[in-house]
Amino acid sequence: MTTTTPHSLAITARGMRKAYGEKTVLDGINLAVPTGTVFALLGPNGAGKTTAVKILSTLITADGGEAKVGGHDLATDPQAVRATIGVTGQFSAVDGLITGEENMLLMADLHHLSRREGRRTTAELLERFDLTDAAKKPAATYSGGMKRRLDLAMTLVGNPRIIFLDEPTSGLDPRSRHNMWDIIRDLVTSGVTVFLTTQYLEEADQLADRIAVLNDGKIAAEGTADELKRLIPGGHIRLRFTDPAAYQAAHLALSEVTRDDEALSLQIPSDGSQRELRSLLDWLDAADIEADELTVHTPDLDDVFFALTSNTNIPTQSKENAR
Ligand SMILES: Nc1ncnc2c1ncn2[C@@H]1O[C@H](COP(=O)(O)OP(=O)(O)OP(=O)(O)O)[C@@H](O)[C@H]1O
Repeated sequence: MTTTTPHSLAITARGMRKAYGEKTVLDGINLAVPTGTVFALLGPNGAGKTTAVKILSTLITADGGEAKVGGHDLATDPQAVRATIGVTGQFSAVDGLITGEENMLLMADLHHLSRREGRRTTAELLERFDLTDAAKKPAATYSGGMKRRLDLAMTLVGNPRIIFLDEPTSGLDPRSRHNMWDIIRDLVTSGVTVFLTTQYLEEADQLADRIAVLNDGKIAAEGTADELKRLIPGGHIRLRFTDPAAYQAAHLALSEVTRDDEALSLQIPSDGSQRELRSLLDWLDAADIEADELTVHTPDLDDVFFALTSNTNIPTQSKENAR
């Protein structure tokens, strides 16, 4: 990597490698995360997501490659990296034996905040994360969602500009998950960069500006959710009829359709673009065929994830697109 990494990138990695014994977990991955955005690293169990987070947050060292976090080189200036980042996730810092407030004050001490400043920050963050009422209760009595919120609140005591969230909502119910998503969105609005790992595709779809899919030690694809969805086939237009005669007529006239005789519906492969939709509608008009329902289906991230991580022959992203 050159020394002229643009300041607009919060995290960069080139050729990041890590093996445990014979097992290569990360096989030379490249990352580029713009400042103030959410980047999601997706991958099946054991793909190496946590390993990547641990390397980027200086908890372990890579075997090879170069990376910068907040403009600081991981290998030569890990202290500066640590001063810039916050990490929460599977290795939670919450101590269950003491109260939420005590956990926060402990964190404030670790960050050398004055007593007064520590109390002020603690009260502010507990309020922001809806934990004021539970502040004096032992953290062990908190629900999963409350523990996650406390963990994140503790991370924010140090006012990090880059936050690593390792599976921030695993095990949370839908309401707590949405709550956490709102918190993450607020953080990003305030200029923080978020690097998150998740197994929930919807989470990546909802939150991430860019998504990378990790598989077999490599980034199988990287892009916005929409870019990834376009990578795989599966989009179609569905026409549903109530009149069997219209259904038959449409079927006879359209090539390359999948038919469902029971539902009287036809599936026509399509990228869902306005152009394709218009030409189908024009054709239906010209043939004087009226469908009772027309729906456009684009592949969702689940389709992308399964396609990219199933190790079958799926078109992987071209080198120009993949970073
Ligand atoms: N300290 C270690 N020693 C040996 N192998 C390890 C170690 N840490 C991780 N691994 C292995 O490296 C691989 C990647 O693990 P990692 O925890 O990074 O995956 P992950 O993508 O975060 O998975 P999950 O979604 O299940 O958390 C796994 O096969 C794991 O068993």
